[in-house]
Amino acid sequence: MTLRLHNVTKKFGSFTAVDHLSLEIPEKQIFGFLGANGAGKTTTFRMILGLLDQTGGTITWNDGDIGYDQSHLIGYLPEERGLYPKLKVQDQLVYLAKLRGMPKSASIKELEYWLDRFKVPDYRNKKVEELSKGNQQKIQFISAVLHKPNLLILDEPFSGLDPVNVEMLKEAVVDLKESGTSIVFSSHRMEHVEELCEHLCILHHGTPVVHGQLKEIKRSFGKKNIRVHADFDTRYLESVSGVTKYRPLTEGCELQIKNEEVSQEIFRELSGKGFVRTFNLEEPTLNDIFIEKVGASYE
Ligand SMILES: Nc1ncnc2c1ncn2[C@@H]1O[C@H](COP(=O)(O)OP(=O)(O)OP(=O)(O)O)[C@@H](O)[C@H]1O
Repeated sequence: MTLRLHNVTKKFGSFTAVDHLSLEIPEKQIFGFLGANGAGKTTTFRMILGLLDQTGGTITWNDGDIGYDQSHLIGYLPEERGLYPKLKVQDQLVYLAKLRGMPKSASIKELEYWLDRFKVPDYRNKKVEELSKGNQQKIQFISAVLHKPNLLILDEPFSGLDPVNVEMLKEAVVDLKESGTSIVFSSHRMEHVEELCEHLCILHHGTPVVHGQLKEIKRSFGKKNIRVHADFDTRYLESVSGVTKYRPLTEGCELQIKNEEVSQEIFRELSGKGFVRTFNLEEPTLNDIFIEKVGASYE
């Protein structure tokens, strides 16, 4: 069930929010959707879900149309959380699952599983407004997955959660993938994307500037990082040809180099100068790639 976007464009008046976006989102994987504020991520999600019509281009799922009619196969965690504050958790989640074709007894069983898993079994009969923001988010996540969708779209699923809940949600996302769910999520946190996604896309002004397999993206980026832990001042490395960035550390430094060959020169420069505790040649981080392609950092 591959999700395909072909030349998808969305205009709001004369403003182009998404510009000829072509993407292939492989099934049963976790796909990361990155981009600065306003890059077009939520707009793209809304078009996939059929909540917005695209101005041009096609969106297909398993070579057929996708949208409102498939809502029983799709789960969506919207960026602006949308539960009814006055309703009890069980009442509204069971109702929403029913709208997506799930019988009441099955959805109650599933809800119990998720509330236990998220360590909030006693929230079943609480009104949403009685819960903290982070816990409301867990309930909203449950609402997106309760009906066991094949495709799960998560808009900023980890924002506003404490580290324990982030871990809990990440584990749930990985387990869902392993049980065959295709997942697309947007995030401003590069480390979450690096950890979870095999494929990703970085959007910039509605256009993909990076798209593909994470491993391949890193490999083809060329630039690499070196981390040196040494007992002497390493600042002189800043002026070695091929060093594109230098960052001092408490004992040593971090360098960005133009390509892997430069590492040999750095190694030569270090030898004989003193005691080098560690010398690590590392892949670029997603943050390095994002900064280069989009010209800004989240952090
Ligand atoms: N209904 C609308 N009418 C007019 N402009 C809109 C509308 N919805 C979105 N936009 C504009 O489209 C652009 C893309 O917005 P979108 O919400 O898709 O970005 P995003 O990547 O999800 O951003 P964020 O990371 O801040 O959530 C923005 O410039 C936004 O102002």
